[in-house]
Amino acid sequence: MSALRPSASGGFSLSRLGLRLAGSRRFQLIAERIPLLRRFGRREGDALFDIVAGFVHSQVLYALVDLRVLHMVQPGPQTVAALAAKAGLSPDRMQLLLQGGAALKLLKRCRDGRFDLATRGAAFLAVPGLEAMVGHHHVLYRDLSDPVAFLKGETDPDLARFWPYVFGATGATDPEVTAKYSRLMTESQGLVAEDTLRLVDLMGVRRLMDVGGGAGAFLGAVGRAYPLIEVMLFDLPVVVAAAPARLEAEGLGGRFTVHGGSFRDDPLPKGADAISLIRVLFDHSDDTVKLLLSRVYDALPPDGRIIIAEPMSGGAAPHRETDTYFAFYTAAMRTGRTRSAVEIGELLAAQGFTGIKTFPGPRPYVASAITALRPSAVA
Ligand SMILES: CC(C)=CCC/C(C)=C/CC/C(C)=C/C=C/C(C)=C/C=C/C=C(C)/C=C/C=C(C)/C=C/C=C(C)/C=C/CC(C)(C)O
Ligand SMILES: C[S@@+](CC[C@H](N)C(=O)[O-])C[C@H]1O[C@@H](n2cnc3c(N)ncnc32)[C@H](O)[C@@H]1O
Repeated sequence: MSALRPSASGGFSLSRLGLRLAGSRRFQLIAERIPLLRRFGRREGDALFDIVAGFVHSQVLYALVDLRVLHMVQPGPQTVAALAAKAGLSPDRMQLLLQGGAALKLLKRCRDGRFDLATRGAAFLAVPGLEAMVGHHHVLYRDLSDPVAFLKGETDPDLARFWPYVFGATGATDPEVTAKYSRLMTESQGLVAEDTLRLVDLMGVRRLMDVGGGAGAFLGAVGRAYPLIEVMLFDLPVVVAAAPARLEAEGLGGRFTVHGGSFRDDPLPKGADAISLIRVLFDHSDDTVKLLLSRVYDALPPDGRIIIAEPMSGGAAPHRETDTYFAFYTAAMRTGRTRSAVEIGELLAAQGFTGIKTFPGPRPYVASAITALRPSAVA
């Protein structure tokens, strides 16, 4: 056993010694007096405090978004009084919010006491879909307000109702809910397509079918990157209704077909030599994912390729963003699960896929990718 790992018996190992020292208040006090250890201790303290305070940071961001404060300072620095009047807060409370926003470097406090947009705030506003994502976080926040009850399965998470489409075609009949959902997904698709197409080379693919492809935003990006590729879009009928106009506008005229259906109830159309599932698996239970993967397998020709991209758990090396935010988010949707690349690979292998390759994403909270092949026909 490695000296850097806890020994199963709890006996001596370097890491156990480290735990004992870090967990001793006496050692913490001694460390304060030794420069190198003090730096290490302070860093751990800061990191701990960040975890302790994370939910307040998120609420500061939420209030800035909800009150549109970042937009208000976009044209230039504003006084606290002016911002308070615009947002309907007392000057004291606006000062509290602005000071918090500046501490998180979303805003900048000017020497004269006014507040301006900071680089991070400007970047936040420019990330497609991020503002809208944060705008619905009150639902997740409510669901996690008693995390122990949530983990015990004693709560009735609202997020599950927020995205009713996930529970199948029957849930997706309200066009207003569908439109809102599709808009959010379409907006946030920009970064996902960017990273997926950086990770996975589609050279040689003749026709790509995007299953659960929403209004066609990913296929739009594919069409721009690969001007000769033909595309097929498959999603619930109510979701794909708006897709033809979008795909035409994306310059895919004459190169696309759109198919409404449910992968729970219907086989997938054939004709594509590659099938993508972008941010689809993590919405669903293992049973639904197995059914979906088997349908993808059946729809692909021999040597056909499956491409999966979504935020993935770090698995054996738990990942800060995906094993907290996405894991809890998808759990609050009840049917969802943020799986690791290894878990997804096992599900693929169980369906008969081979040549499984994983591509860790540069921004794991945007997407990592996995590809695999339906094996060649046996001669
Ligand atoms: C010269 C001077 C003075 C300054 C230079 C400054 C400079 C160059 C700064 C750099 C600025 C820069 C380029 C910043 C770029 C920042 C970027 C690109 C940031 C991107 C951040 C993206 C984030 C935080 C993405 C978050 C995504 C989220 C939260 C997605 C959530 C998705 C969900 C919940 C999906 C749910 C689907 C469901 C419902 C489960 O099915
Ligand atoms: C999280 S969204 C991802 C959309 C898009 N791929 C993206 O990354 O922006 C999941 C998509 O799966 C679709 N979906 C859910 N259940 C489905 C089903 N049973 N059959 C077909 N599509 C389904 C939803 O309508 C939605 O468009």
